[in-house]
Amino acid sequence: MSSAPCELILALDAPRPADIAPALRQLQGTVLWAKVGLEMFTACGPDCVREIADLGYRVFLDLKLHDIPNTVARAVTSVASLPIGMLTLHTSGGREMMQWAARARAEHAPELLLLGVTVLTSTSASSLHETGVAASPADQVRRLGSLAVEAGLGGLVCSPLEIALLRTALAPSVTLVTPGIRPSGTATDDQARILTPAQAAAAGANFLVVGRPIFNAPDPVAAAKLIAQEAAHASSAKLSSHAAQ
Ligand SMILES: O=C(O)c1cc(=O)[nH]c(=O)n1[C@@H]1O[C@H](COP(=O)(O)O)[C@@H](O)[C@H]1O
Repeated sequence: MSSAPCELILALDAPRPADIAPALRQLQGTVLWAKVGLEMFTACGPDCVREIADLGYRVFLDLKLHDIPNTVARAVTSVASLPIGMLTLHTSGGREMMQWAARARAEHAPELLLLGVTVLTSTSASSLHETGVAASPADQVRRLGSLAVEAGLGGLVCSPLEIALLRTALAPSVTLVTPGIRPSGTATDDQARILTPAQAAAAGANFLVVGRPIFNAPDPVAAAKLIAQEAAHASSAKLSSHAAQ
């Protein structure tokens, strides 16, 4: 497994950076990564990405691309000029779509980490079955994760419940990013497959993506620092126990 401690990614689920400006300013330097998702990107586009990068954050652009191979490859090429470090696409788009995306990345953005979204953390076993998938979420994540890595993606987005199985199934170099993080006592919201920050980090996640438990907290800066510390401690404890064996 990776020897770096697990890190926090702030999910900036707001229309504009200005809407969360105090927290963004106060967390500069403490949290390194921020995720621009569909809400912010559809409201203010590439300018928001530049604005967040100018604040000193490394940007994870979460567009969850899912289309025919040519369209996805061209979208990867389009965002290659932006200051981003990670980009998402849906693994359910299939092998060819992911291969085209991986080739576009190699040609236009070799430093960019392409992350394949497996089964969304809001999807329960019954809602997965309703879509015609007979497999359990865990089996479907294993299948899609292996396909994504074979197709040339460098990392995956999965629920914390599948981190341990992916760590066993895949090479240690594969980056595992997990949303569906809920500190004990916080609201589940629309998430279905969740664990606490410490549990996800101990399972071997590289990055935790957290939004509402931070931005809906009475003190978002304190909440983010607590989650980041909890994750870093749990992953350091795991790394030291591995080193001692
Ligand atoms: O790709 C993602 O980041 C993602 C994948 C997934 O399966 N589940 C998931 O919640 N996310 C994102 O992670 C964030 C989670 O936000 P909170 O539930 O508020 O912590 C949101 O921005 C989601 O878009």
